[in-house]
Amino acid sequence: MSLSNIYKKKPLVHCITNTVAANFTANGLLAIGASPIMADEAIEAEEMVRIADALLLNIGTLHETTAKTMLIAGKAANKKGIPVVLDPVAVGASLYRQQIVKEILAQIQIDCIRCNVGELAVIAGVPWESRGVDSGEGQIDIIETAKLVANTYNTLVFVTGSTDIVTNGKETFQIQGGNERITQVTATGCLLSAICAAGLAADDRNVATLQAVSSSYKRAAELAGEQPYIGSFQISLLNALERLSQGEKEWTLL
Ligand SMILES: Nc1ncnc2c1ncn2[C@@H]1O[C@H](COP(=O)(O)OP(=O)(O)OP(=O)(O)O)[C@@H](O)[C@H]1O
Ligand SMILES: Cc1ncsc1CCO
Repeated sequence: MSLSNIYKKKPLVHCITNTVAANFTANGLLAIGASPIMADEAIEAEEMVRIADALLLNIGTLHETTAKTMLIAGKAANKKGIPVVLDPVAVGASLYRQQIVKEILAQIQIDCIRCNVGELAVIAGVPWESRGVDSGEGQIDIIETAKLVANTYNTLVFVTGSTDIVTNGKETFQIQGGNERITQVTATGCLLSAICAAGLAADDRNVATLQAVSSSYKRAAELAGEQPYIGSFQISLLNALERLSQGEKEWTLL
């Protein structure tokens, strides 16, 4: 699996995502050759799933209405058999988010939970000092906790950080590299979750696909380079994703 597989297959990703990430996610999916559709209205959810190759559920700016749409779309996606990715953004920030994530995990078979370590801790029910959309503070054995969550919900788990961890509960891979600058640009994790959905639609629905997505995204962050300002880093990241997807091997300064 590589980003060029997504570029060839052009999966349509139905994104129910947050208002911060929507535009960047749409551009990022286009950069890798996937097709985005942002749609969070319950009335049209089943029709959207009917045309989609993958579904993304991202709770970053959760509303009662989007929560309802997520449950309808998630069930329709399970019925159709397309991959569903959950990004539990800031799940530790409110009891409401925790309740909705619980409902999603109880009612929908999720193929991949893509989260940071703080979100992982909350889903696993282990103590953690949450800090909004950032990871926050705490000490957990990330690999064991990710495996526990994977086995509990029969899902793949992808935990991001300076080292990414992907697991199916049995096999686990650690992916290093990237560029710390990426953490200063908002919604880069949200875009990554959408790319996971595209990857799982374009290729095998397994941990090796997530390992490839992780290393490609970290490589794109490296190739985006040391930009002086975050605006240029964000654009460079999109450019790097497009060039990687097209299988470019030679790099000039972006
Ligand atoms: N310290 C770091 N050094 C290098 N890369 C990092 C570091 N922390 C995270 N990353 C990378 O940043 C990308 C996004 O992961 P991150 O953990 O920031 O997601 P997130 O918290 O869900 O992001 P967001 O909420 O902004 O969408 C991943 O590719 C991850 O590998
Ligand atoms: C800043 C922010 N707030 C809610 S979602 C989001 C995007 C990064 O997760």
